[in-house]
Amino acid sequence: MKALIQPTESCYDLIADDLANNGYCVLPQLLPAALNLALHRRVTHLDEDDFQRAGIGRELGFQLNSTVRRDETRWLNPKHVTDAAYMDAMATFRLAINRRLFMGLFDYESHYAHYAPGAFYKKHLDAFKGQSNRVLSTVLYLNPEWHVNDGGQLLIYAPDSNTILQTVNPNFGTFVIFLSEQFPHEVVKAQRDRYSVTGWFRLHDPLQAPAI
Ligand SMILES: O=C(O)CCC(=O)C(=O)O
Ligand SMILES: [Fe+2]
Repeated sequence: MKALIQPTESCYDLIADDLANNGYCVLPQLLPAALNLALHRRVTHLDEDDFQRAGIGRELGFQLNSTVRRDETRWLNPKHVTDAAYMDAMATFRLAINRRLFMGLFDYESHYAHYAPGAFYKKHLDAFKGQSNRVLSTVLYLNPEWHVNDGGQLLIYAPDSNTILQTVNPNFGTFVIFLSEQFPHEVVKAQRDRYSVTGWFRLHDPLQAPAI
């Protein structure tokens, strides 16, 4: 499917301003409703077997640690029409931000996430300086009719502190963007199934084989 209405240039201007001034940005809506609906349909119809218990670290450092996080994830599949439409929208986003902020964002990786009731993700950073090429994190929430007492809020902390800058309810269509190395964040325990797409824009890693 092709996304019906892409975000406007002035919408990207606002996002770029927010990122330049604050390092993060919370949008109640970014992508076309039809794309959000298709993603919601897809994530809620994925089989339990399609999901993997999420771990911490990548490759050799990968470990399961259920005291830190209890969500399940599944990488998007570029061959699936809905996943491809989302990746397309993120490619447009990447170019729009590069044009405005010269961040040199090179590519994007993303997965669906499911937090079953009781699942959480303790305070963490998505990237450590010099150890990762992830620079900008994104989260798209896919939960119709989320209520405050359903829990599952994303807490965004000020860099190097315990001050909460923003509490985000994982409402359907809400899109969050933040600098991966700067903002510690956590997911409060969810009281019902919570669905999202999480992704990371990355810098080019010369040690990694070129994408084919
Ligand atoms: O789902 C969220 O609100 C954040 C998820 C997250 O922090 C992560 O997957 O690294
Ligand atoms: Fe995170």
